[in-house]
Amino acid sequence: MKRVLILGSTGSIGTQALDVIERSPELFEVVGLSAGRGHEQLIAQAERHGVSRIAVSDPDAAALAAEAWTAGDVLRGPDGLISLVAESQADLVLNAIVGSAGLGPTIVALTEGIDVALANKESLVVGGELVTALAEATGARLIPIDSEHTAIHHLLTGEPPGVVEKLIITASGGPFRGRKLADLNAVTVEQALNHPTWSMGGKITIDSATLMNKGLEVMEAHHLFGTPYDRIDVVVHPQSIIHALVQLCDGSTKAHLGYPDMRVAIGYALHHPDRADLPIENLDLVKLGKLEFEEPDLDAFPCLRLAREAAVAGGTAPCALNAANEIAVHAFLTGRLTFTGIPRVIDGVLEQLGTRRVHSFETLYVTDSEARRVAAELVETEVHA
Ligand SMILES: NC(=O)C1=CN([C@@H]2O[C@H](COP(=O)(O)OP(=O)(O)OC[C@H]3O[C@@H](n4cnc5c(N)ncnc54)[C@H](OP(=O)(O)O)[C@@H]3O)[C@@H](O)[C@H]2O)C=CC1
Ligand SMILES: CC(=O)[C@@H](O)[C@H](O)COP(=O)(O)O
Ligand SMILES: [Mn+2]
Repeated sequence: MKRVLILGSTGSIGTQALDVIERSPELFEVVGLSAGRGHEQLIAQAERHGVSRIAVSDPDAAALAAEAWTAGDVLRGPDGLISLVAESQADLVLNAIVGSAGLGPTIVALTEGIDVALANKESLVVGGELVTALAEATGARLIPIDSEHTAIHHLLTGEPPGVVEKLIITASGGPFRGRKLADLNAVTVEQALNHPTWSMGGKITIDSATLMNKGLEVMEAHHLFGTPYDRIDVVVHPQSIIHALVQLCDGSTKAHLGYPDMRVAIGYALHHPDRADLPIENLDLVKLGKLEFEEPDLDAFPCLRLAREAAVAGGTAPCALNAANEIAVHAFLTGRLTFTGIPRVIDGVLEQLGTRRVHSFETLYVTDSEARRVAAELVETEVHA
């Protein structure tokens, strides 16, 4: 039995992970679950999966959970989440928390030598060098749960080192593909949340609409596969059938295909190195007919350019970019910032903070809070402009 701890179990990836696990009860034991605020759903999950330890990060929600649920332990706040990981004795931590709040749990799991199935791409964007060095030092594995990175993981398995010429990550282009920057100012939250091919949580859906998601994924690929930035391309592919391609030194190109369903990536990470048996439709190429590809439009979607610039600048710049993005996306989702205000806020934060060397995780926590403060000020400026 694999002992699995699921962080962010109430979200889009977390609930699908529980669905995948439930299909193979003989293979998995769920040893803990966590949520940000959704304590009622979390308690229902704990009861269904026979879990006796849960963590709730929001202190008020945690207090409500402790009152409502006496059948097990409720660990409270961000420190409770850390204890849940550190004391879990899990074989695998599946991190499906959204945002840089996921970095701490990733660090603790790797420090304990526990393998991490990583949906929380922000862990690698913010702390890529330190996180991968930690995994190397303790021997814990990082198994991606992101459709493109799962695809690359598949494609590179069995390939010797040094043979990759290019990684190519596909992007759906989001709901505003084909529009110009001037047409994007007045788009609504509802329109931005209407992703053409995937059903996901709110934050990543907005990142897909701005193309920031691809910027974060370029960094994620760089850290996971050790590929330099000038060898990672992004191609818009509106059908989301090809998730990624790798080009090798002998002229061959390998692609990974499948209908857009995250249970494939989740099943791969949970069952690795074995295979999950999932009720997912086989691809029908004739029914699909044709697949399309185009260049990303970096004028209409400057977030991808900003992310690449921060990636190449290195140091604290990706951490600042990520924090600014989280603040700006939250402001957009709550109706306080326009869609085109998102890249302006991020650009302003990067201008003000520049980049510094990362000495330790502490540097990242300081940068994260500085960038959040500056981003919040810039959102206010946008609101009053
Ligand atoms: N959804 C998808 O298909 C994909 C997602 N990813 C990545 O996976 C991660 C999760 O995405 P997704 O499932 O869509 O997100 P959701 O918003 O659906 O779920 C996020 C989860 O994190 C919890 N959470 C939120 N804030 C905090 C916090 N501050 N501290 C602790 N827990 C918190 C939420 O709890 P609650 O809601 O109870 O507050 C919820 O359980 C993201 O990094 C995303 O980029 C990657 C590829 C695809
Ligand atoms: C499902 C998944 O992996 C997402 O990260 C997906 O890539 C989002 O779609 P976009 O290609 O529009 O960013
Ligand atoms: Mn992805």
